[in-house]
Amino acid sequence: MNSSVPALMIRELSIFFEGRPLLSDFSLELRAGEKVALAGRSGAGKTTLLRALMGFCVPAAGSLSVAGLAVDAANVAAVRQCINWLPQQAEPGADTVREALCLPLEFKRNQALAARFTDVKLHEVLQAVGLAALDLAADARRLSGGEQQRLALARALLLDRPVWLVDEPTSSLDAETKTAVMDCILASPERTVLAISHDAEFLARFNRVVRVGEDGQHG
Ligand SMILES: Nc1ncnc2c1ncn2[C@@H]1O[C@H](COP(=O)(O)OP(=O)(O)OP(=O)(O)O)[C@@H](O)[C@H]1O
Repeated sequence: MNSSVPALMIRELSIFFEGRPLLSDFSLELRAGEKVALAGRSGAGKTTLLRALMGFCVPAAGSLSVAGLAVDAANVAAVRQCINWLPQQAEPGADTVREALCLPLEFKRNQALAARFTDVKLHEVLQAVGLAALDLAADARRLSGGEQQRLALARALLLDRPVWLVDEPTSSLDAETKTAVMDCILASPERTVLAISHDAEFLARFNRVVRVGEDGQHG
């Protein structure tokens, strides 16, 4: 990614749901490699902000860009190719752990990455997220919520896209696993991370914490 182009740009964004304003005139810019956390009360619109960056909700006003690409109908596929999205409730989307990890290869545009998805690599990313004991043939849908979230994190490590949008990745984890997950997300200096969290220990590791839904909400 060209480091002179902001990795993420949100400019004077307003979003309404059912006639009610949720976000109003919100602006935020992240340089490539920057790690920024979104905090603020429940229902303030943090998840909606991440969804807007992926083109899942259309703003009433303002503009968004990812890696220099405007988030609009023409660019939305290219925008999503730049992003690793880690939702709060991550569905495996497949029956086995191996299939869940290899799911991106079902999309034609990811097939050039097939060489990354060797068994050795799959074990390596599972180990990185604290799931070393997991069998690749195990039933992915039987994993706990926290394990499914870490499986999604392992898949993100394989894809290794430049921008990560992460929604509460540490909420259901024990202390040791939490450290492993935080390290995985924040390890790469090149990676741009915008993460939602209420966890003080996690927030302390970001370059900036931006509060959403309060006065002075501009990044
Ligand atoms: N598609 C939608 N239609 C109508 N309302 C919506 C829609 N998506 C989100 N909302 C509402 O917008 C508000 C903000 O939701 P959002 O999930 O962005 O909040 P949040 O700040 O991430 O909250 P939390 O910290 O609890 O996850 C909520 O009241 C939610 O019900």
